[in-house]
Amino acid sequence: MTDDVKINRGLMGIYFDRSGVSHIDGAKGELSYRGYSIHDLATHGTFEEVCYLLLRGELPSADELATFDAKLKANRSVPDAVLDIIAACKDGHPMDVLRTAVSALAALDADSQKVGEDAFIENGIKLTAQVPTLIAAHEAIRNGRAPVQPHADLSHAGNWLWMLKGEKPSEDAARLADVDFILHAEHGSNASSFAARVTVGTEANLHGAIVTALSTLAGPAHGGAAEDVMKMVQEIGTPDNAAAYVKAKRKNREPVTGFGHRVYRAEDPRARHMREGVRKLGEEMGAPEWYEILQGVVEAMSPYARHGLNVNVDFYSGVIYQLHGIPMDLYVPIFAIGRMPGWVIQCVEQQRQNILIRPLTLYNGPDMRNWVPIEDR
Ligand SMILES: CC(=O)SCCNC(=O)CCNC(=O)[C@H](O)C(C)(C)COP(=O)(O)OP(=O)(O)OC[C@H]1O[C@@H](n2cnc3c(N)ncnc32)[C@H](O)[C@@H]1OP(=O)(O)O
Ligand SMILES: O=C([O-])CC(=O)C(=O)O
Repeated sequence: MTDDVKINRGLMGIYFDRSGVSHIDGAKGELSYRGYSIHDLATHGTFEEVCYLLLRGELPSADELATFDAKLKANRSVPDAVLDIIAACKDGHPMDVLRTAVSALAALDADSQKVGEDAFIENGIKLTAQVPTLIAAHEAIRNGRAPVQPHADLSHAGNWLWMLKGEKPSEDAARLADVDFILHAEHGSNASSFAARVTVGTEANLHGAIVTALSTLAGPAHGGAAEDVMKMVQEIGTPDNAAAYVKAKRKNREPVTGFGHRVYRAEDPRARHMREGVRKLGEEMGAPEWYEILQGVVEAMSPYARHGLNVNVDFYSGVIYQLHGIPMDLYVPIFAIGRMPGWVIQCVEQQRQNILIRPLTLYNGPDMRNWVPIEDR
């Protein structure tokens, strides 16, 4: 009856709104936040500066940065009641535990019910500060240790590693985590940010939208890919096996994880920085084979690059975490630490000119029919 209706499954290539936050040129493989190239931000910026840029629209002055940083630091702790909830579900996947903990924070913080731009920014800064604390607390609790208290002298990235490991990170390790967070901070209308905007479209609060975003990020087609890449690297085992692995995957028409992207047809520009991180860290730690396996996969996938199939941001990040001795199931939560400011500002943009996001599905079920009493079915 409606054969002429065009259906856009997956909303591919559909613009649903305008955004002034980040720009992706998929054909050229370029990404910028608020007009600044991701390469400049990853080379010269800090995560705190990038957060400010995303949330406020401009890079901060030294005073503005100091005030912003102090606010992040002041909000790092979480209520004991949330730690009790984390303890009660400590054996769950860290992403499920994180989502539950953010939900609990909403229920325990009356301010979470506030909506509007100022409330979203305030609650967004608070949650950005608290998310690393929740993840590190879970990691401590599930290993029978007391959570490490946040360290007021350390940066967002440095404090995250401090809470995770219980020791001060080296400058290099803290900087690598900082760059990782910058690269993951924002990416337009990706699935998790879009899902968060759908939640805000109903005039729900920010904590609820972040819970939605966390649920959506967790899947292997989105943030979960880094964990799968590490599993793939372990399965491949040695660089010599990479080509045979890719051949078998392609033969079975199965995706090679860490490759492909809805928007990029050229290489994901974020991958460059992660690739360099893996190479350098692998050499420093006497474990260059991880990098060689990854490059073996890239080489075997190179015939498909001309069809737009290239590595994405998740391809290299897992190995960096592995080299730092971070458990695999923490890779997606680490992505969430970086993505917090992106989710927050997408929610702010959505509520500024709010509109319910409610597309249509074209009905293709049975024609109208009569009710049949249960004894006649
Ligand atoms: C942070 C992030 O979210 S980045 C993405 C992380 N996810 C991954 O790395 C998982 C692996 N990649 C994928 O599953 C996909 O590339 C996605 C989900 C990221 C994007 O999917 P879509 O935009 O829907 O692309 P789609 O799945 O239609 O693929 C288009 C073509 O490329 C192929 N393709 C896409 N990704 C891959 C891959 N990783 N390996 C092999 N082939 C692939 C598809 O088979 C399809 O080929 P066909 O036209 O011959 O059928
Ligand atoms: O944009 C996307 O579809 C996925 C992605 O790379 C991200 O969220 O960083």
